[in-house]
Amino acid sequence: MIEINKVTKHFEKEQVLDNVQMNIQKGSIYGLLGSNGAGKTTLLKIVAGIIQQDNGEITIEKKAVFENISIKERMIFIPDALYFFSQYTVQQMANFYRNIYSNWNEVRFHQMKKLLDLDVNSKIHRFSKGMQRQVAFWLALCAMPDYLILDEPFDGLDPVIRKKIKTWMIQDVADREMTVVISSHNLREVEDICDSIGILHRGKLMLEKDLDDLKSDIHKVQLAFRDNEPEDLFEGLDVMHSEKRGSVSLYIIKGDYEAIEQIVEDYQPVVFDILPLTLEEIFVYEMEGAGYAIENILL
Ligand SMILES: Nc1ncnc2c1ncn2[C@@H]1O[C@H](COP(=O)(O)OP(=O)(O)OP(=O)(O)O)[C@@H](O)[C@H]1O
Repeated sequence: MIEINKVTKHFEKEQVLDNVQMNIQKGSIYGLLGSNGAGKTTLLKIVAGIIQQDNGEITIEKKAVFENISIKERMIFIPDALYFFSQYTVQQMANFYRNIYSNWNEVRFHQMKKLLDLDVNSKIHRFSKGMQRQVAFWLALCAMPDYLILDEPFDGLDPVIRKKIKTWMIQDVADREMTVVISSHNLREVEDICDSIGILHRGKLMLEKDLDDLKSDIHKVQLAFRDNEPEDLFEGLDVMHSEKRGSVSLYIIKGDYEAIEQIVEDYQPVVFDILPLTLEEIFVYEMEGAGYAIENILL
């Protein structure tokens, strides 16, 4: 388990992380979401032990991460800007990884070589951006990490390779309880593979939840009445957003499905639908609630 306890970080005078508290369960895939500049990369670098927090604690299996070689041997961080030694071929880079990571899996290296179809004797810096990302995943998954930390991981990969890599990754989570933390703006992808999510905004954790619980706790309600809509219909419930589309009213409400149903049915509406929200919609309404204009969000 990765425990992040009241972590703060400043860069000069700017507070980039503010008392962040998160728990990432072993064997889960955790999606770290947030606006641009929210502090996601900074937090991932602290989790990976690359930079150190100013205050608070980050522990993995109850041990501090920074300068902890035994944890780092079992962890791989794939940053958004990849780095390989210049002039190294894939094979040379694999040899380097083999020496560092004691769980290196040579059989898997050869299996993945057949499926990725990249020349191991080519210099990595001559590969395209997407091919370099394939190499990063290839090496990372052969190192058999217990913790895989990914910053915008799938950018630049074509859909076929993307699917293959996700399948391998999910397999490792299922087979040997690898823990994955992914920062991404691609909410559809996060929705597909993550078990829980945390949303950061301006350095603060706004929300952390199991994805299934999150989706069952927030609803889109569409309503129309023959006559005027009753006033203060959802008074007492947590209405995150409401708007009128012609004769139909749309509400985004946090709360119990049954509580919403009970209130509405008494008024016998002519249109009444309760629909689930996509993660993209949940993110937008949560951010709107935090005062972040929807048009600023890059989805
Ligand atoms: N090395 C650094 N020195 C100074 N400021 C930094 C440094 N790294 C990050 N920052 C600042 O910290 C804030 C958070 O940056 P970070 O890269 O963690 O955000 P992010 O959530 O990953 O953003 P994005 O989604 O845009 O990639 C930004 O204001 C950024 O300018």
